[in-house]
Amino acid sequence: MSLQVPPDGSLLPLMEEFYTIQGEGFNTGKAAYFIRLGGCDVGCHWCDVKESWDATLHPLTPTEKIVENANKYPGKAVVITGGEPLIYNLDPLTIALQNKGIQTFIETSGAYPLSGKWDWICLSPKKFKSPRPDVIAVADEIKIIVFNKSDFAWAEQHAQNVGPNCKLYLQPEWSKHKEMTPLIVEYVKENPKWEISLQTHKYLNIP
Ligand SMILES: C[S@@+](CC[C@H](N)C(=O)[O-])C[C@H]1O[C@@H](n2cnc3c(N)ncnc32)[C@H](O)[C@@H]1O
Ligand SMILES: Nc1nc2[nH]cc(C(=O)O)c2c(=O)[nH]1
Ligand code: SF4
Ligand SMILES: [Mg+2]
Repeated sequence: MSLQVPPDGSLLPLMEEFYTIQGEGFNTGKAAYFIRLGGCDVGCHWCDVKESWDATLHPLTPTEKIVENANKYPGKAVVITGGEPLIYNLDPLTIALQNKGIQTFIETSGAYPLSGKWDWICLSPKKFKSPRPDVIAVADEIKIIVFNKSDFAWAEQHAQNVGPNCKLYLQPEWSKHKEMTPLIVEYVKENPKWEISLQTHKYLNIP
């Protein structure tokens, strides 16, 4: 990567930030401020934010400024996503948010080492770049994207490695949701340790 992001986490490549409703997973329905960091090399062919991949397109932004922006809203939770946010040192950002009484949630593929202090870790493992064991061990939820039938068996492999309190979600890949959602519904009925996660913001037409 040619972009020079300082390793101390004082500047981060910010693609966008917006106040909305968490659409997916355990925290679905909660008001949250989204912080989307640019940069990802995992390469999911169905990724719904490919514009995030090239970190050099997104301005290096002072972490203090991001915290100040997040603190303007009544919802006291942030979702840090991307791109792949764990490419960066998220200690300063998350510590400053928590010091302001803001809960910190992350969306990650787990392909990079864990940094940051987290109230909720959503791990969405990918075939294209495996999650690291240190992230799997501390995940509060795993959210498997179901693109085809073979992803159910793949999901079960991941479920064996998570901690005992980790929530298990199956989420249809968006372009295949009409086909995959009925299969997920049947799978969850037969295997109730899993729950279905839908990208509710897409049905609601909100960011
Ligand atoms: C865009 S990713 C960014 C965070 C991180 N790189 C990751 O993959 O977890 C945010 C969430 O959206 C999911 N996602 C991305 N593209 C999707 C799609 N086409 N359909 C359903 N979920 C998708 C990811 O698996 C992840 O849970
Ligand atoms: N509303 C809403 N909820 C989300 N949950 C995870 C998202 C993401 O792109 O990481 C996302 C998103 O982009 N919008
Ligand atoms: S890891 Fe996340 S941001 Fe990266 S390509 Fe996959 S879904 Fe997109
Ligand atoms: Mg999204």
